[in-house]
Amino acid sequence: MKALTPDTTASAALQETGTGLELRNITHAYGPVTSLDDVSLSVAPGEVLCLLGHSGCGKTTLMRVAAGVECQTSGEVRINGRIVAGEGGFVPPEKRGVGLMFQDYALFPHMTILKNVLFGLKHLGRAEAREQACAALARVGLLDHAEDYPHALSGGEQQRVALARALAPRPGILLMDEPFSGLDKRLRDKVREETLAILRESRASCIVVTHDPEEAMRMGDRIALMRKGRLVQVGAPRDFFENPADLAAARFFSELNELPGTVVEGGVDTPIGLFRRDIYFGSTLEGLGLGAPVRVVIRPSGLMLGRKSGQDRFMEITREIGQNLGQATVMATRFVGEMDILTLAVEGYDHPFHARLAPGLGFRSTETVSLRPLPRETLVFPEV
Ligand SMILES: Nc1ncnc2c1ncn2[C@@H]1O[C@H](COP(=O)(O)OP(=O)(O)OP(=O)(O)O)[C@@H](O)[C@H]1O
Repeated sequence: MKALTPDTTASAALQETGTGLELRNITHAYGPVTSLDDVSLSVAPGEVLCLLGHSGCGKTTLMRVAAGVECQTSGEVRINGRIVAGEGGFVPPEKRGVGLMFQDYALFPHMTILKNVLFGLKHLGRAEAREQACAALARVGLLDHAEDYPHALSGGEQQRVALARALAPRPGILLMDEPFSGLDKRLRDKVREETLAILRESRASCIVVTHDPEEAMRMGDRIALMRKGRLVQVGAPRDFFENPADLAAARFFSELNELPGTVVEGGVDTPIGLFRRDIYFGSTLEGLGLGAPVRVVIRPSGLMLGRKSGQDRFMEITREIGQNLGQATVMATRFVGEMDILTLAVEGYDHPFHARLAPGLGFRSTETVSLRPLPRETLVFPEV
């Protein structure tokens, strides 16, 4: 429904300041396979941009082009306003001032932590290199481990050493490809938070590649979503939640309950009833003629349930919001800590729905409930 979002925000910042990383109309192919198709993206100093997309969509290739280890077939790369790859010339990777922290960028096992960090500082004199390496290790809280070998450190600590190594030369641009992929969830959350604080301090323009939408939401000032070598949407995390560019983008960010529908005078007709235009869709139905096939999607967190009796608190909270649309039978309830996940058999529709509710509301299997989708968690897209 929404037009593709050009990357205007950071571009504007770049034009004003002439600093940061800018990728203009980058196209790249591996033989007959087009891996990047006219990608334009920019990252301002101090900004963290998360590059998100399914496996094989071109994320790593874009980072490699930015770093200079891969050459685009057309388009240009600029750093601080200067062309580093394109018609105006080519600056080799080591002269671009780009720090890399790639998935497979493991530490050298036979070198101490300090020597690992010193590795990227060969261009400096001994004393200066040591000072800078120690400062980088202190920043990630590992100066005490300078003389240890990597095997003596935990996975999270090793990751922080890799970050120190990437940051030690004080790069203006930092490219991180799945930097937390080897860590379990708890450690990942911790290292990610620490990394983010360090990135803020460094003021580098930073791209972080991930295929995890939650990670992108947590880390990115902006997110760039890629699909099949193209940029689908660039924007703040909230934009992706409120205005995903298309159905696939919405599906990427959360599980959805989906309903086929048809645009009619008053809204959208679906197997569970009429979603009123004024309550649910506002202007988003503009441009879709009467009779147009659409897909209505409801996030599980936005599907409220009502009991038949009007006495309980839950109904009171939601009475003013949305419409009651259809009925369902609770098939299963699953307690997952901070929420309950309910599976629902919807009357008149043969696909089960899921609802995520605050725990303790006491819905039981076989109970009949009314369905009340919240407008802010209900979206509509043209059927493709
Ligand atoms: N060296 C190569 N030779 C040929 N094709 C390649 C090569 N590297 C990548 N490709 C192809 O280019 C496309 C983009 O790959 P890329 O590694 O950039 O994707 P990605 O989004 O980083 O994937 P992942 O998340 O799995 O790392 C894919 O179709 C991939 O198969």
